Amino acid sequence: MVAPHTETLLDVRHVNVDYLAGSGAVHAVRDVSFQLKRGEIMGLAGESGSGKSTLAFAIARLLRPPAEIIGGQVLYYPDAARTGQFTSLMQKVKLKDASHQAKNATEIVPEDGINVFGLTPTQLRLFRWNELSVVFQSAMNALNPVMNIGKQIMDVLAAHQPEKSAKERHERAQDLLKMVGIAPDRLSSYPHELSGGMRQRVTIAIALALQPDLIIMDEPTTALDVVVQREILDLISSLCKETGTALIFITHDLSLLLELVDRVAVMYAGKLIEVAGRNAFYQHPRHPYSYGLMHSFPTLHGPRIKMIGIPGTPPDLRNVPAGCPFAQRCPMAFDACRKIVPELRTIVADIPEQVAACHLYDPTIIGSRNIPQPADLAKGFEVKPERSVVR
Ligand SMILES: Nc1ncnc2c1ncn2[C@@H]1O[C@H](COP(=O)(O)OP(=O)(O)OP(=O)(O)O)[C@@H](O)[C@H]1O
Repeated sequence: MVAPHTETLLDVRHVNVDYLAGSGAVHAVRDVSFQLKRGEIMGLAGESGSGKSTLAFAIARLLRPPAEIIGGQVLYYPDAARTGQFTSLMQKVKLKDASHQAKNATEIVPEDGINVFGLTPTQLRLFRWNELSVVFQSAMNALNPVMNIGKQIMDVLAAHQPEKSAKERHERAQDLLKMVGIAPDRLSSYPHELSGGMRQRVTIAIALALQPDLIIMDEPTTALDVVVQREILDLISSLCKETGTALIFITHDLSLLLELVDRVAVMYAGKLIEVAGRNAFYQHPRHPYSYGLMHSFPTLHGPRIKMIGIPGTPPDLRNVPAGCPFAQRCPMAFDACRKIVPELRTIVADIPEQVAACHLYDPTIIGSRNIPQPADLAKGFEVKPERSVVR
């Protein structure tokens, strides 16, 4: 196995995750594949329950029962410049683990990628802090209330970089606070002495502490007011650009996302239904669901657009209908949509990186008589609300 591209940091392949509930398995993530480049900022959008957090948790191996990874692979390609250090760390762990239970320890062959689902608990701990950090919505409330923030940052450094002196850790903690726009003398402050925005900045500082190559942020600003949200998001994107850190940013707020990311991935009912560069997506969302999403919020910038809604609700993930999961709500749906699951495919040859899973773009169907055409999307969504009243 060879890295799909030297620029690739993460290769998510056919990942499936179920929640094994008493009432039947919830198929929360269904055959999701995508690649992330080094330093790339990718936004994961989709309405509540579409599987965004489950996918993020799966990538970070943070899922707990009843969630179960049913299939797929996540391959991580460490930076060649850091590989030596990371590999030797991982190999040390393997030697140590060898006498214990680590029979399934992942072979660390960097050019083949690290198989994240195969990491032992100790390898995983190294991987999570050194290569990947995760920031959740609730992270700012997870700071230890009885420990000042300086100690919390320095504890992370002490645990993972024991070779550093106390003085070096203190200086690094000061630098990290400065990076996130907090005066270094606040190191001695306790979480309750900081505003929500400042607490979230501290969690970002902690996430950046070990200079990971990938950060996953799941709705990191939802609990904050709009002005602070914007400040934090500007901070996150500029820090990631500055440090070359890749970011997977999760939100159901597409307007925020579009201001922040290089690439957008839209999930619907556990599946990726469109992946596109930010501008291509902004100008031409191709999947009818993306089209509906884009027209269901006002933009601060850009031309005025007519607002529409997406009537109906997503399918029950215990019992996903045949065909396209959006077919029941889609104003463009035709026969094939209710029978055949559409694959992600390139829409326009000039923009190969924009892919959508929709039969409207199937070359064997395009042009058929009595089949709606992509150009009819706007019209389709305008008529849908009337038709959808009776369901
Ligand atoms: N512990 C659980 N047991 C059973 N089903 C679950 C559990 N946690 C999540 N689910 C289901 O898995 C699906 C995906 O949920 P997930 O939280 O990943 O979606 P999401 O897109 O992140 O939503 P949100 O934006 O609301 O966080 C949903 O249908 C949800 O009901």
